[in-house]
Amino acid sequence: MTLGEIRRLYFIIKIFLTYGLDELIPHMRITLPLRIWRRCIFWIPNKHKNESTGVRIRLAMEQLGPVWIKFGQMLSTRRDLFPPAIADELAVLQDRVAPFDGLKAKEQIERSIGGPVETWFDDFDIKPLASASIAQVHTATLKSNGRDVVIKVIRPDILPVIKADMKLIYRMAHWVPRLLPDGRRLRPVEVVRDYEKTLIDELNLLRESANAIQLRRNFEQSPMLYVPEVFSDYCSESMMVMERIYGIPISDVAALEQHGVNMKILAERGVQVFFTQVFRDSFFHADMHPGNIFVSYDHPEDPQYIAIDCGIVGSLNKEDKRYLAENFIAFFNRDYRKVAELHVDSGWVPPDTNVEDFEFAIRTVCEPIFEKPLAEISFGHVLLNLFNTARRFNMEVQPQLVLLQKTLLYIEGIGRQLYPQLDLWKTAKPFLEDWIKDQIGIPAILRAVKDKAPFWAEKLPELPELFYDSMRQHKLLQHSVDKLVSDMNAQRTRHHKARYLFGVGATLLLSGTAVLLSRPDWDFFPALLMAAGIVTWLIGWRKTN
Ligand SMILES: Nc1ncnc2c1ncn2[C@@H]1O[C@H](COP(=O)(O)OP(=O)(O)OP(=O)(O)O)[C@@H](O)[C@H]1O
Repeated sequence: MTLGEIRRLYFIIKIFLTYGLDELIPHMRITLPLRIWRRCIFWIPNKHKNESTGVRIRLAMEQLGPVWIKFGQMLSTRRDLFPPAIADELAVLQDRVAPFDGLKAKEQIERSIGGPVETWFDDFDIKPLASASIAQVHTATLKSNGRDVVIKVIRPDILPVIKADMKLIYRMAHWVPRLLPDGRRLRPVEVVRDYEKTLIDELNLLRESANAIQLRRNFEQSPMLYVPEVFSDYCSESMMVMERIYGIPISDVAALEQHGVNMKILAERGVQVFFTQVFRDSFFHADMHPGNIFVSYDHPEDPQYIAIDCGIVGSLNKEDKRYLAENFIAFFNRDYRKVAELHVDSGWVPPDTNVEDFEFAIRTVCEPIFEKPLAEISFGHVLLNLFNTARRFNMEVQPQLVLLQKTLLYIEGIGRQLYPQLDLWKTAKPFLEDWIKDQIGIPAILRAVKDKAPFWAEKLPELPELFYDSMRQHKLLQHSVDKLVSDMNAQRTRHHKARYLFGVGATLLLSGTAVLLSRPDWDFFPALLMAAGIVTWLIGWRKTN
C-alpha cells in the first residue's frame, strides 16, 4: 500500500466511523483486536446517532466523493441485497461535485484535438454549462458548420481517484463476509466488479458517442424521441462533441404545462419509447434519470422527448425479451402457475424446481401488489419481486435484466409524475401482445424465410456444382465403406478359423500328453499327436496376424 492509499483508507475509515457505520457490524463479529482498535481511535465518535442507518450510509457516501456516490446509486438498484429503507436512501444520492476549472477543460480539449480550441470552435464558453462527477460540459460553436454544440470533457484528475478508490473498495469487499453475518450472500466482490465495469465504460466517451449514434439511428424521423447528433470527427476517449439541444427539462412539470404540452400523450410516449427500445431494437438507454431527459419546444400537442447521456445502455437477447414479455402477460393475468411453468420450461430455474412451491412463492409476493387498481401497479416492482423470488429458486438473473428493471422504475416514476392517471398496463399490453404474436406464427415464419432469402439467392448458382461434388463424394465414400466392410468380414473369418485351429491344436496336444502318460511304451504316436497340435497352433497364430 502506498502512502497515498493509506491516507485515503484512513479518510474512508474516519468517515465510516463518523457516521457510525461500524455499528452495522453485529457484536459477535467484533473480535477483541477490532474492539481494542475501535477504542484506540476514540477521537472519532459517531456524530450522527439520531439519523437512521440508511441516512447515515447516504451521507457517508456523499462525503466520500464521486466514486462512492456512483457506487451508492448503483447499489440502490440492487434491492435484492438491501432492505428497502437503505435502498431508498441510496437512490436519492446526489452528485454534488464542484465544477473544475474551465481552463483545465480547455487544456484537455486542446490536448485531445492537438491544437488550440479556436482551430475548430468559436465562442468556447470557459464557464461550464454543467458539471458532474465524471465529466463537465462546455458550450461552443462548431467552426465548420456554425452549429451550436456542447463539448463533454472527462475530469482530468478523475482516473487516479477512481483507481485508488476502486482498489480500496475491492479490499473492503473482501472484509464484508468476515464482518457481516449475511456477507457472503451479498456477493460483495462480484458487485464491485460489476460496478467497476460500468465506471470504466463511462470513462470512455467514444463508447458514449457510439451509443448515441446508434440510438439516434434507431429513432431517425421518429416523432417520439430525438437524440442529438454526435460529431464523431471531434470525439475521442476523453472528449465528445454533440449538437446542443434546447428543451424543457422533464422534471420541470410547471414549465411543461405552461408551454401547453399534452401531458397524457407525453407520459404514454415515455412508456412506448421504452418498450420500442427494448422490444424492437434490443438497445435501450439505461440512464434515464430526469437530468438526461428533455421535451422539445416544438409541437407541444404532439410532444417529442430528447434524450442525452447514452453512457449506459442495455441490450436484451431474444430469450430475455421473450422472458419479459411472456412473464408480464402471465403476471397481469394473475396466472402465477404459468409464470412458474415458464421459468422451468425455459430452463431459467433448474429443471428439478418444484413448480407448486415456486408458484406459491410468486403468489405470496405478488398478490399484495395486485390489491391495487391495475393503473397504479408498478411494472418495475413486479419485476423486482419476480427476480428476487426467482433468485431464491436459483435463477441467475442477468445483469441486463436488472438494468432494465431499474430503467423501468425510472420511466414509471417520470410517467406518473407527468400524468398521475397514466395506466402503464393499458399502454404496454398491446405492445407486448403484438410483439409475442409477431414472434410466433406466420409473421415469424415469413420473416425467417425473408432473412434466409439472400443466403439462398447467393448459393443458388453453386447448387449444380455442389450437387455434383456431393454425388462424387458419396460414390467415393460408398467405395471406402464397401472396402472397409469386406476387410472387416475377411478379418472376422480369419479370427474364426484361428479360434478353431487353436481348439484343434489344444485338443491334439492334450491327447498326445494323455496317451504319453497312459502308455509310456508308445513314444511315436503321442509325439506325432503333439507335433500335429503344435503345427495346428502355429497355423492358427499366423491367421490372427
Ligand atoms: N447535447 C446537450 N445539449 C444541451 N445540454 C446538454 C447536452 N448534453 C449535456 N447537457 C447538459 O449537461 C448536463 C450533464 O450532461 P451528461 O448527463 O451527459 O453528463 P454526465 O457527466 O454523464 O452526468 P450524469 O452522469 O450526472 O448524468 C446535462 O444534464 C445537461 O444539462
